[in-house]
Amino acid sequence: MLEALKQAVWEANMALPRHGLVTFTWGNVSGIDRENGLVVIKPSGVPYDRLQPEQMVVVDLDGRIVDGTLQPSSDTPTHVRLYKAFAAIGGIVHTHSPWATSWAQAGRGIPVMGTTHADYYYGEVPCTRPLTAAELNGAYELETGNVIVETFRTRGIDPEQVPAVLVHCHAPFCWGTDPDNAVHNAVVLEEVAKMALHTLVLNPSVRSIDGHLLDRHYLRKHGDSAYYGQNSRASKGGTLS
Ligand SMILES: O=C(CO)[C@@H](O)[C@H](O)COP(=O)(O)O
Repeated sequence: MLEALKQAVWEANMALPRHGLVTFTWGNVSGIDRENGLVVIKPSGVPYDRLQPEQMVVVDLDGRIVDGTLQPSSDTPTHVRLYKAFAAIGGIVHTHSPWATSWAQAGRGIPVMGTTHADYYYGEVPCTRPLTAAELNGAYELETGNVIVETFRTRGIDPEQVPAVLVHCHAPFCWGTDPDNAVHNAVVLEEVAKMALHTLVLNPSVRSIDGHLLDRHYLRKHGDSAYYGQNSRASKGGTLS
């Protein structure tokens, strides 16, 4: 069942080591079939160099296995929680990519320090609060999902405009319209995390870019574009204002 989604999720998982975002069995990617309320996710603990499309596990939105002989990722409750809370996302990536994980371990969100960040994330990539002892000793992965949702809801952040979060003392979760787009956002996050850290070394006084520059860059790629790509108004005989 869901063979096409299993293939897409497998390909997205295989892109993680290719982009240097994971080591050994760290991380995982999932995708959702919203019509049937089913999630396809990487099996737990399987090294990427041995991973096969048919090993992808299908779970329902309660995390119960619907198809598959292997156990699903240990992070499945986090993925399912995010799919339930963020209705527009179609794929989720969890990695331990070193630069973004460094910001998560420092308990700091990544400010918008440049236009590369602004092209993809419409503001700071937030870091969650620490989980409480009760949360850590309880359903840890579900509570990880809960604290991510809490972070976005209490701060009024649109998860479609900022498709990533840093889980305090853990690592990043990213998402997108599908598994491939989620991996794209995870690659960008790691680059942005590295640039931001180097920026602070070069100039510790840097904070965030001007709001107008943020708007110009983010909305150029995600709004009613007139200045970017081949589908912009400019390429259809429009005029660049
Ligand atoms: O965050 C963690 C461990 O800290 C997990 O993401 C592992 O890195 C991968 O777990 P599985 O998906 O193999 O269960």
